[in-house]
Amino acid sequence: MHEITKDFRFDAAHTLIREIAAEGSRRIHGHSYRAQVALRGSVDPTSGMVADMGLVEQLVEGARETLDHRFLDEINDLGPATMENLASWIWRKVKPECPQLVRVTVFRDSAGESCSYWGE
Ligand SMILES: Nc1nc2c(c(=O)[nH]1)N=C([C@H](O)[C@H](O)COP(=O)(O)OP(=O)(O)OP(=O)(O)O)CN2
Ligand SMILES: [Zn+2]
Repeated sequence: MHEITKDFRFDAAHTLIREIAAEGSRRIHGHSYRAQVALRGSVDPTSGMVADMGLVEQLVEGARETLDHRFLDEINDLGPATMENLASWIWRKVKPECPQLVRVTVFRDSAGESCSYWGE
């Protein structure tokens, strides 16, 4: 069993209702995000690959396009735009086309933060 990963980046704005730093979080502000999808599987003896990275890139492009340079509060099926909800949202977009998906991680590198989702 091998695991391969692919990162993609997006910049987006949001608001957040929270107890700590409440006022600043409620105002529209932005973050640079990095997301990583991980696929597990056996290596195909002919291709030498778990899955072609070109295919993985195509699979995540739709999600990236929907998130990049957007106001995340306007994405109906996201909920509060936390890293947690972004990770499960990306999962829901990619998993149907990619059964080998085992994890989605969303990073906010500038803050040293991340959240991983492995499905339910
Ligand atoms: N469990 C989570 N906690 C928090 C999340 C989250 O996604 N999951 N997100 C936030 C906010 O996005 C908030 O805006 C972060 O604010 P703060 O911690 O004050 O950090 P900065 O705005 O300074 O972050 P920079 O990325 O460095 O601008 C809070 N909690
Ligand atoms: Zn924020």
